[in-house]
Amino acid sequence: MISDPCASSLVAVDGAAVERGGNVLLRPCSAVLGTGEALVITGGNGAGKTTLLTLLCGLSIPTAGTVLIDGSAPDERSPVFRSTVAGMLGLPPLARDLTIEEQLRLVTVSWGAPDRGPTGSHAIAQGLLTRLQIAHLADCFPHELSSGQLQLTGLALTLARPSSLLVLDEPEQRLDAERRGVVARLLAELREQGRGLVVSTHSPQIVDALATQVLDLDAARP
Ligand SMILES: Nc1ncnc2c1ncn2[C@@H]1O[C@H](COP(=O)(O)OP(=O)(O)OP(=O)(O)O)[C@@H](O)[C@H]1O
Repeated sequence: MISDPCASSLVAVDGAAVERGGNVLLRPCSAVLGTGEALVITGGNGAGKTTLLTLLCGLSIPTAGTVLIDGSAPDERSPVFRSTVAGMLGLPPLARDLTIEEQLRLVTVSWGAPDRGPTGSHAIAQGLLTRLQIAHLADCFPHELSSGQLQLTGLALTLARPSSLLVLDEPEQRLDAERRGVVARLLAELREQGRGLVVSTHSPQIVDALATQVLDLDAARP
């Protein structure tokens, strides 16, 4: 018997498309991704990048074709799906009265990390803040941060929880060239450690640092 490679893939997108009210949001596209690989999605404004990522996160369903994560259709209510996929599509909501470190620790503890120790919430939070070069902001409230610092905080919150697949919509948003490099290097390191990544971007820096495959949605436009 010949096994279907898509069924055992971390991500399998087969002719997925989205239409709404007669408008095309996403033209049919296909991709297969394994662990330790990074699919980078490119295309101009309105090409359908965010729409494709919403399918992968289980936030909407394709009107044609299929999307499978670890062999199953995305289901945002499924505990297995939720522990597989960590997505950042826009800034995550932040509590006004918690510091940046407290928000990170809340996420890590919710996902089962102990409070202390080398794998504890304090160590995870400090490690991410240091890697993203915002450790000096640990005791700040969200309203005390710049938009780029908020973007880095959102990325830290997304990376703070366990996942096999990271889905990130334009992680370079609001970041200067130096911080784009910091983020690109961290994401490449996570890929090398075996994480799967699907990342949309307008940044050649992120494409070059990260991509094992590129899906150009402009190529599907007429
Ligand atoms: N809720 C919606 N209802 C109808 N059309 C929508 C909706 N959301 C997005 N669209 C349309 O779908 C198309 C794809 O949008 P999408 O946000 O996926 O593009 P994108 O590639 O992420 O663009 P950008 O680079 O500007 O972020 C656009 O033409 C947009 O106008």
